[in-house]
Amino acid sequence: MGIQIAPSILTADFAHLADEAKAVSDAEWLHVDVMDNHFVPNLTLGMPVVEALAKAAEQPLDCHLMIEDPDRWAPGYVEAGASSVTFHVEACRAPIRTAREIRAKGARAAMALRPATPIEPYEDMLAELDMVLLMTVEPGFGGQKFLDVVLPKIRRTRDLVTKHGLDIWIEIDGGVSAETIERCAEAGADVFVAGSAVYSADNPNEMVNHLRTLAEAATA
Ligand SMILES: O=C(CO)[C@@H](O)[C@H](O)COP(=O)(O)O
Ligand SMILES: [Fe+2]
Repeated sequence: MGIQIAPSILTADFAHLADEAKAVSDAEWLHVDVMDNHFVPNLTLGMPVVEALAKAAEQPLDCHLMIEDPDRWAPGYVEAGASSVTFHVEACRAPIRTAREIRAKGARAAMALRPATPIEPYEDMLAELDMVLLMTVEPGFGGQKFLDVVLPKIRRTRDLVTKHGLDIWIEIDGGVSAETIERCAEAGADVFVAGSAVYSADNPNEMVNHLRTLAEAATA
């Protein structure tokens, strides 16, 4: 398991998603933010767009569901072509069942936590997951300021993963940039979502590689 960069297409040009995926061809994943205007106060895209993007993009899709009732919808995103499906634990009624359904359909199952949601109540759930996503902004919008108050939770999550001898990713999402990525990597994160930092760069692919180099150096 090495450092992985997942550019978020939330800040890309939605009229040219296939081209925007190509613009970050060096990235390991493509992060797709699904928002329903209920779990978060924003509306983005859903299954038909994920299906189209899965065909058009070379990178595997990392779908971050910011929706109510993920228990009902998450397995459908695997069928739509997502390689990784993340549900918010705050919205999920049966996280173990949902994680098992995602995995049974062949995708990576991940659980997301808002900045103020603690990891400790979910310690026993970690073995059911391939990844934990820790939000470092309140979910809903790209371009927000990184919340460094989450850094101790990244460390505690890494400690729990180590304690249980698990082989799971810790993904950080929100405000990740060249200024903040090293602190997250030092704290134990290994998958980094970056939206505005990548898509506002003159050369998005160069920024992807720069971010990976910074994270690798911070953990060397
Ligand atoms: O899930 C979300 C926002 O809710 C993210 O994936 C953002 O899209 C990341 O954007 P930046 O904070 O990197 O601009
Ligand atoms: Fe996201």
